[in-house]
Amino acid sequence: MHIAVTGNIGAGKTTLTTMLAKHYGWDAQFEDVDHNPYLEDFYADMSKWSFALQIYFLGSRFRQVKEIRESGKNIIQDRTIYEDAHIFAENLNDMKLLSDRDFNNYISVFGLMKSFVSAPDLLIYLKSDVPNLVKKIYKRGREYEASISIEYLSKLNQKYEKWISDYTEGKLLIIEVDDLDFVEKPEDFGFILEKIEAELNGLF
Ligand SMILES: Nc1ncnc2c1ncn2[C@@H]1O[C@H](COP(=O)(O)OP(=O)(O)O)[C@@H](O)[C@H]1O
Ligand SMILES: Nc1ncnc2c1ncn2[C@H]1C[C@H](O)[C@@H](COP(=O)(O)O)O1
Repeated sequence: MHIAVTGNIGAGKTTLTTMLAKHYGWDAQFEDVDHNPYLEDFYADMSKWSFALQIYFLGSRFRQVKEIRESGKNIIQDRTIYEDAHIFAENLNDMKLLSDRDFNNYISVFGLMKSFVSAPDLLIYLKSDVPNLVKKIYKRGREYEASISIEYLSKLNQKYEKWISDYTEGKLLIIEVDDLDFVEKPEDFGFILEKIEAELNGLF
């Protein structure tokens, strides 16, 4: 079984991934954030570091795809490789922070990798509006994320909405998280578990 949690920056992916892995006793795969050699520089100068960061995330995410294929274990994954290309890289190109030449080069490598990627059995999209994302990013308190603009988050949210509305690769569960506090309220976490189990009925 492979479940992936998807959503904008601050939506609650890492928190929910951790809680689900603990609840079901599954392995969790997290994004390479704390030891990422480019992320802090990227937020200080997006145009300069966008290509290096995209290549880094692509490599790191592909390593995870390989592990999922080879491990045979039940895995819950915090963000997918699709988001790097269809959300982040595309948005940086739209914002002219990643040149057409670098974007085309990136997409050609991504295209080769994509043939090795299997969609998750279930994709869980955590949908959140921009003011709530801002609050949660602030609550998390990573210093280098203080420069993230409302414009950047809004554009990413638009990309997420479009990508999710076109997503046909597998089962999809959309959870509107703004009125849920699955961290503090066990009933809200229970609500999410019920939804997941209804989607996976027969696969458990
Ligand atoms: N539903 C929620 N209710 C309350 N706080 C939340 C919720 N989801 C996430 N948080 C808090 O918001 C912050 C960002 O969450 P995180 O899981 O790191 O987001 P992501 O991995 O999507 O960027 C964390 O401090 C987390 O505790
Ligand atoms: N592909 C990416 N391009 C740019 N930035 C990215 C990419 N993938 C993740 N990120 C950033 C966004 C956040 O600052 C951190 C961690 O992501 P989060 O959504 O908070 O788990 O990495």
